[in-house]
Amino acid sequence: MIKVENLTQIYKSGKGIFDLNFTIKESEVFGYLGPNGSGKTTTIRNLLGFSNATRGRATINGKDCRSEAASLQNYIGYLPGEIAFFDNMSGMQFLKFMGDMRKTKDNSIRDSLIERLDLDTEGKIKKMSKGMKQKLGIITAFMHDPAVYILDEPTSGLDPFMQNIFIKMIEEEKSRGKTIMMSSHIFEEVQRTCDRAGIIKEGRIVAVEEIKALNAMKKESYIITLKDSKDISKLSNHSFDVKTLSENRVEITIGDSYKEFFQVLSSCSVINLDVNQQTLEDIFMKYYGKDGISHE
Ligand SMILES: Nc1ncnc2c1ncn2[C@@H]1O[C@H](COP(=O)(O)OP(=O)(O)OP(=O)(O)O)[C@@H](O)[C@H]1O
Repeated sequence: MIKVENLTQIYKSGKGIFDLNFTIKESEVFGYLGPNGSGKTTTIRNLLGFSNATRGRATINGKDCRSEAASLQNYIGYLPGEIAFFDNMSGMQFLKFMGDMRKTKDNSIRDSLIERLDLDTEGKIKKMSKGMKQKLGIITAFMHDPAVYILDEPTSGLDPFMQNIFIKMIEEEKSRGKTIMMSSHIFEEVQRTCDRAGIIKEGRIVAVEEIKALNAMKKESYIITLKDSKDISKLSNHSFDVKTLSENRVEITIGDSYKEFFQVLSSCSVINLDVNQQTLEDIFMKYYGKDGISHE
């Protein structure tokens, strides 16, 4: 549905995006992760046809994002990272203006979203908080029932309750066959909603992975505090990965060797045992390292 081929945009500073290649299938939710300044917004602006790429191209449903941007407009629900609205309009005036531009006849989705996100649309936009503006942006992106969503940091400014509502909205749209690309800094959000994630660092894609595969890579480790530091050698004599944290504390990763682990453990004097579940972020960092090279 979304195809990015050798997409490159180099700013005068030399920064930008370089030879990006990835595809997003129909009805897939794709997370686009990367640190500040890594090129997420530059990529998204190219998908919306706002920028002239230095080379390469992007297409949505077979249409060129730059030359056929106008005909893609109603097909896409776009939430920008920084929302610039018409400050003097009220929320409802802005939503009506957007509806007129798109020639939307049925306002039922708009009205149910206002209710669901609990947004007061009567006040002027310039007096709205960051979270309220973000809600207004989400309603604008969703209200015309687009086939493709491109969302730049969608939960930024939302409180945890609203973040959960937003995640439910994404799940519902996915089940209706919509294609969704969302950029994020937040691994947990991507883990909860996305089928795959692409990681961009310094303008280059360093990884595209299935979230399921990454979840399967998650390992549990155990932090063990021992009464007698001599017991460390007992634990080290096995196939476990043992990291000494202090004189009498170790972190052990055991894979699936539970039986062996508990047998050895029963011969040690254990004062305390904590379970440490790796997060998706830990996996990415371990798997790709700071330099973006796979260390697997
Ligand atoms: N209009 C521009 N002119 C020159 N350089 C730019 C422009 N827009 C972005 N850049 C630079 O290109 C790089 C990528 O920026 P981009 O905004 O795409 O990153 P990002 O991943 O969206 O960051 P953030 O998470 O902070 O929003 C940065 O080094 C940024 O300074």
